[in-house]
Amino acid sequence: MTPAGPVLAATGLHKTYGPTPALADAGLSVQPGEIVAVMGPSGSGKSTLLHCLAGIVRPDAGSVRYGPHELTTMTDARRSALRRTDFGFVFQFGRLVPELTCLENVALPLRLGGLRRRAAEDRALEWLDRLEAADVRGKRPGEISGGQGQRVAVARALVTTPRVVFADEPTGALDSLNGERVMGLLSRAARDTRAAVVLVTHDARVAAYSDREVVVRDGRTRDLAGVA
Ligand SMILES: Nc1ncnc2c1ncn2[C@@H]1O[C@H](COP(=O)(O)OP(=O)(O)OP(=O)(O)O)[C@@H](O)[C@H]1O
Repeated sequence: MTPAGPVLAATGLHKTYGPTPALADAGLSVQPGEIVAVMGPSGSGKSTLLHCLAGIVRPDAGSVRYGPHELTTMTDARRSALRRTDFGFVFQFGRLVPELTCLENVALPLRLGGLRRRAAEDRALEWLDRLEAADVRGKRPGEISGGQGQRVAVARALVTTPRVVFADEPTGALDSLNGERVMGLLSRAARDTRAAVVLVTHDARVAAYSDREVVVRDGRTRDLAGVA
């Protein structure tokens, strides 16, 4: 069988914020279905790398290839559209829409993609169920726990069956038990759907769910020996 090649491949990334260098020749490749943990000290450039890979931040130099697409030269409108259809996002604090119920939150990306309400909510409920959060479907984010909120956020990130999920400290605000539960469910769901995951974390227990660890130090990436 021919190897499919990376779903995402970044090389030679440089990014400076005013006088502050955030990335200095960083790179990262991710295979379909692979979970890569990005680790490193505070301020080393992990989030900037994730934002460049996801097409949120445009690097000053370097390349980010997503399949046949070069993200760094794409228009903002095309990158936004691609993010909505092909990428999923999980942040440290769920960033759910407070006015919507959990079910409506998970259905939202499908609704924005044009799916009718009933079909979107049916699929959203399946994903809440997979994330063991169906019981909070009628509640608003202010009425649920942090762990429940992150499971809802993972359901929302995966409901569109993205090719790549970007997770920035997804368990950073949770205790270790809830963190492990979220990571167990996220990694299982990603493997089931063959989504690649780029996971920024400080926590070795979280990184243990990955196939490979990459360390960022002073804006440079270094691969640790992984399973691959
Ligand atoms: N929007 C911004 N404006 C100015 N400087 C920024 C911005 N974003 C990041 N930086 C700077 O770029 C460097 C890398 O930041 P980044 O957030 O990527 O690091 P990080 O490894 O994710 O840190 P942490 O683990 O603390 O979240 C830091 O020096 C940071 O202060």
